[in-house]
Amino acid sequence: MLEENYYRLLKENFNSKESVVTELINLEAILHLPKGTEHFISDVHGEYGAFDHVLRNGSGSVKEKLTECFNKKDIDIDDLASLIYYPEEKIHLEKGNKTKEEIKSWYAQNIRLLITVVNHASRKYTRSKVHKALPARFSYIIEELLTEKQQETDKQAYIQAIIDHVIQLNQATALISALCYVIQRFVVDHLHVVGDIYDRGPAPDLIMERLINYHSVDIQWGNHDIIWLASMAGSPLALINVLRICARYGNLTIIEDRYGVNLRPLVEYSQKYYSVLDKFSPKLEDENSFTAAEKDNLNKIQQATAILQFKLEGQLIKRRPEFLMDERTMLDFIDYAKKTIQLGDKVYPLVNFTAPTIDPTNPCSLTKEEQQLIKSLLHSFQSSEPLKRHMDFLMEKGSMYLCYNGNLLLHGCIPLHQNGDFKSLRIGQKHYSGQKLLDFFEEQIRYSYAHPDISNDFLTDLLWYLWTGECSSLFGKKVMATFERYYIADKQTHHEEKNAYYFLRNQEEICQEILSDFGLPITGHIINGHTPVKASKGESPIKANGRMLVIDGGFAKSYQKETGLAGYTLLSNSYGLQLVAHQPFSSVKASVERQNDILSTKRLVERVEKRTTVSQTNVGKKLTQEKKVLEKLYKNYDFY
Ligand SMILES: O=P(O)(O)OC[C@H]1O[C@](O)(COP(=O)(O)O)[C@@H](O)[C@@H]1O
Ligand SMILES: [Mn+2]
Repeated sequence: MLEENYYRLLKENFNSKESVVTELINLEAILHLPKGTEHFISDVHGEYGAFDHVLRNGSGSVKEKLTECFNKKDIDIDDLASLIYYPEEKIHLEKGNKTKEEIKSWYAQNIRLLITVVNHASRKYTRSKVHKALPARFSYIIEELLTEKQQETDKQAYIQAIIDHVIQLNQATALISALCYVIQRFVVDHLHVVGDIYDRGPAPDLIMERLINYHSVDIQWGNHDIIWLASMAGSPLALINVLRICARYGNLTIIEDRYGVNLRPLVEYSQKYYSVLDKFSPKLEDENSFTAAEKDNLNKIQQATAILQFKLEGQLIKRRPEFLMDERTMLDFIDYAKKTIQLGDKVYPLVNFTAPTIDPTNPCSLTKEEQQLIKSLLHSFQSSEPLKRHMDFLMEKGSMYLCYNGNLLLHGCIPLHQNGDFKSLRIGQKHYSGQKLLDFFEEQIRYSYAHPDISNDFLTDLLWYLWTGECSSLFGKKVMATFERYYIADKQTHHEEKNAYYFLRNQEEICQEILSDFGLPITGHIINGHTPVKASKGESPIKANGRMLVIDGGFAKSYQKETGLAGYTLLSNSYGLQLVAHQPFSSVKASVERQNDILSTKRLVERVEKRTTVSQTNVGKKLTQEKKVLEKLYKNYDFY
């Protein structure tokens, strides 16, 4: 009965048997097309300019299409590429350098070239998909131009007439831009962002906007994304961490101006209790863009939030013994008279440690003023409408991990023991490890996010655990040594021991065991972000005989010294997998004027013997199901 109703409803969408046949043919056609290109990017860390550039050039996919279409001797590929990446800026530049007549012929010539590229880049798609991707304003013209073969001489005049007309009507620049964006759209079919959109860089909000407007995307949450989500879900401790990191990197404007959170009370509180210390100088991409007063302000806020963080951590750790973090209630181990701290059996002097609001008899307690402050900050953060929109999107498109086309995508790690066994987290009477651990985390995140008014329940605390807990798949280290790095001179205490996963992941069998645990074929790949690949020290992003690919995009400017590169992205198309190494991005201006692409070198990871078709993909499996349903509808059409 239920099934009958389902088919009856379905029939309403297909008002004749012929329309069912048409759809079946359409689906069959799609299944036989080559699989679309997937683009993997990770650890973008607020670097909008570089991220946007990599989306515009498709990690080199646009240039690849150009070299397939044209002979390098006839066409200046770099010049055409820079037009496709930044049409408005490039057109503006050309207009400034050319006479009226010259610019007209430049328009005509480039419209023709771009049409050739659109034709080539859309070969993998059905006509209906191409149609849907075209901007409504120009879809008719572009379709006319696409269907006509430019080479056929009798059609030449017709095409020329269309192009001339477009130029006469002053529509050339708009059409050129539209064509360029269509090319960008076609070279990549789907984007995966493997975590850490937020923190360190200046514009995570612009990245979120770009993703919201992107045609097809999924996100695997990173540890830095989770503290923003946790803050929206009501965790004061996560919020204090977010604010501390923003102060450290000079990014409080994101919170204050762009997300409209009121930081006035925090500024006043920090001014009242703290004075400038060198250790807390903000790490800035551009020192000149801040006044001395602004830098001092950031300095004091970083100190204030650090102390608030350690107070709240102490409280949380004590109410959650199951997190096994007793060794991290740092403020309890301090001898306040001597200004020393005892960690294990060692005592260290404290440096840069000023904590005017700590009561040594109850060091983790907040003063009344602090309670009020945190309440108001959390309220303001949670009330930000643009921020809520971005966090909702992160929830909607995001997950702890993703199994996609035989690969496992995750930001951090699968916690392992030294011997390769899965490490488990015990909560109550239950143990969770491997895929079950990540599923458990995800379920709790969704529940907590849906209940933002509750601030100190287990689930909200668990969200913070994901930021820094030993068994968190997003973090993957034993401890986060923030306290030691700020206040203890002995560098040995700064070390953050990595989970065994990070050396075991070099072994193919380990990767295959993980893939199997997630129900994936052992021929799949694990695609990881989180740890910068130190290319300059000879580290390879391809590990475990190609089963493990580490694509930390390395966009964060402050980490580029360490990696010696901007980082890596990955492309998966119908021919196989390609890893792309990027040089640092300078500016849009340099890209347009000097055609400075981020130089990208590609490395083939794997090439398949036969081109992969849509039928072999996740999407293909769904379409095959749809086909079965429609076949049934067709057979019993008159009955329903
Ligand atoms: O470079 P900073 O700002 O001191 O941050 C260091 C902290 O960042 C972390 O590496 C986490 O951030 P990542 O996910 O980017 O690695 C911590 O383990 C470490 O304590
Ligand atoms: Mn990370």
